[in-house]
Amino acid sequence: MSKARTIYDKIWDDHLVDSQDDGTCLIYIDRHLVHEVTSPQAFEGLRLAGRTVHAPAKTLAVVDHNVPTTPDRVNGIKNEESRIQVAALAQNALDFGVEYYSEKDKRQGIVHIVGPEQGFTLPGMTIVCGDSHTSTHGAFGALAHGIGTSEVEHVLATQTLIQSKAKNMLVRVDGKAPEGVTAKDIILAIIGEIGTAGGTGHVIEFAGEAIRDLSMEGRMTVCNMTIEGGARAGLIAPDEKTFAYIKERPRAPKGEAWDRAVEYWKSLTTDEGAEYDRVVTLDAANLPPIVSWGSSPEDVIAVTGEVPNPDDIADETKRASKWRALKYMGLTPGTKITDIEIDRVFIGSCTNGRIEDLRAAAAVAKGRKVADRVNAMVVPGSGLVKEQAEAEGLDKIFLEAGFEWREPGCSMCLAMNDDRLKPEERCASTSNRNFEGRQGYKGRTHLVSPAMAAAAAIEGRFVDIRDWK
Ligand SMILES: CC(C)[C@H](C(=O)O)[C@@H](O)C(=O)O
Ligand code: SF4
Repeated sequence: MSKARTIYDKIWDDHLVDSQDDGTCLIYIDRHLVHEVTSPQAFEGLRLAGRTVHAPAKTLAVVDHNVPTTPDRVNGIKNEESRIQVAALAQNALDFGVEYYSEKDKRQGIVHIVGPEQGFTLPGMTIVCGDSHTSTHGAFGALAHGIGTSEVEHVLATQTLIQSKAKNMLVRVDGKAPEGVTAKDIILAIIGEIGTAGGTGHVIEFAGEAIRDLSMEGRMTVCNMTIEGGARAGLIAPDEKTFAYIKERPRAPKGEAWDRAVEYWKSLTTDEGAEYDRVVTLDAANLPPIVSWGSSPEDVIAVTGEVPNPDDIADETKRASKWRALKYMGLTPGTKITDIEIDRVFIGSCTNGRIEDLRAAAAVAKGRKVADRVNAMVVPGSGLVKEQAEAEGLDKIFLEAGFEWREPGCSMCLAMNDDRLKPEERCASTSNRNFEGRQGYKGRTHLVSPAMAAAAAIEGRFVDIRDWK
């Protein structure tokens, strides 16, 4: 009998083109997503070598990081650097015959939101993008990872990637998440538990009742942040929810091809008895809403907690680094999280910029007002998310409450455009990274769920969404 395999093993085996004795392997890549930041040199490399894109139909390009989020962007991008980068992708896509969504196309958005939306992302596929949060697509039971620019060129030219096989790790979240505890809280809790290096060298499979219970949007949130836990990729076995999400998407298989695809996708589960190199379990029932307090996604605490005291850390290097984080964040140990006042709120990003996230934030914002001290913005993850939200009247709810309602893009997740924090401004953000300067020079980021961010906008400080109003 053949060895019991994990879902990662299965997808890997199905894509293996060549394997060397030293572990160097060549795998076939089914889908390649391209954005403006990590692709210019890759296309230039092809041009210089006189090469073409091997499989243009398996490649999709979209602008997201640099595009302004104000409506006047359709009249031209003012910032020169951004304009050049966006124009370069448009030209490269045209020259190499790759489909491209510009800032004027309503299908445009953050690359990791666009792929699933279009049915470009499908279970069992290998998916790459020159972007670390490619792990998002693992929510569909795809093997999806971020690659560097030289690898982008390699994939464009050959539709293959040199890789070594990672180890298998299982993160099982048992039980039911309480009301107010979301996918974002689950993944922040996991990273808090394993640390930012916890998944190094592994592909994480997320399983357990709390993961099964999540919508596809929630599963994407979880897989999105796998990379912050150091893992190569994260994935979740596809199920009926996955198939329902994909069905009728523009690029999803149709008719008989659909039936055959679903048949195959159903085989993408971990076999009984398959072994993992590492297993971590969490109980969802015990999880609170979570707020990050430091400058790493592992610096997390329950909203009911206090800013921790780094002096309690035994390891000297770690202690020093957490003191530095607190200094950067302008916080003192023992401060109650709910006493921390905020200046800005950012609802968006590939972590939490999907329709369900906007619904959750709007449910909190409805009939309320953003606190005077706060400037809050909502940036839909894609033009289609924006359109859906507007059809549901969510834009009106946000605008009436005093939130800004923007055009889709990465926006203040990484501050490559005008959306950025001023020095020492404090932000409740639904994004995934809180590194120093991530949202603007000297800006202070607290990672939270969409509902928690919206509630913080109303109150001007963090509140426990579970017992709020
Ligand atoms: C710009 C890009 C290369 C980068 C990434 O790889 O993740 C960005 O998307 C980010 O979130 O920091
Ligand atoms: S939204 Fe943020 S994390 Fe996602 S791709 Fe854009 S910059 Fe990276």
